[in-house]
Amino acid sequence: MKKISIIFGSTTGNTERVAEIIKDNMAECEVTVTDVCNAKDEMIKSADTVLFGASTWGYGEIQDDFLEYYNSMKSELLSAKDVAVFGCGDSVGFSDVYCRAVDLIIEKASECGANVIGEGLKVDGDVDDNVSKIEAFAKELV
Ligand SMILES: Cc1cc2nc3c(=O)[nH]c(=O)nc-3n(C[C@H](O)[C@H](O)[C@H](O)COP(=O)(O)O)c2cc1C
Repeated sequence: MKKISIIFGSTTGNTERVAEIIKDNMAECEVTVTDVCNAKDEMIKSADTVLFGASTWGYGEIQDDFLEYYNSMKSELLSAKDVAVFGCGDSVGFSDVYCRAVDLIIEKASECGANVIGEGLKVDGDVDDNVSKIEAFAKELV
């Protein structure tokens, strides 16, 4: 059974909700969802595919909890690992830096030698309006 580890940073719960919807759409995989504050190296080591999720705050900045993790991301752990990235943002209020956290994490994971899958999932505004997009993202990864 394919092992998937989802690690998210979320301030108001939107990215957490996306993580749960992804999990619910990965039937026949062993999926764990972990707040980045509780992330352990073992969660990466033991997974076939790792999903990182973070919202964007400030002006194009990575969500606070995830930022700390981002700064510690290293190739020893991520080299050759299959990684996909998702996150929430607001394209109306922040068109120039919409979901920039997703782009930054993809860039960092690539620098660490990860095999980044796809362009990342950007969830705009209300999570409820994006459920089918989230489901499609999840199903493509299994
Ligand atoms: C003060 C503030 C700053 C924000 N900055 C950005 C931003 O730079 N880019 C973006 O795409 N969304 C931005 N957003 C929108 C949030 O990313 C969005 O509300 C998201 O759903 C929050 O997800 P979370 O609950 O998982 O933290 C901002 C929202 C607030 C309130």
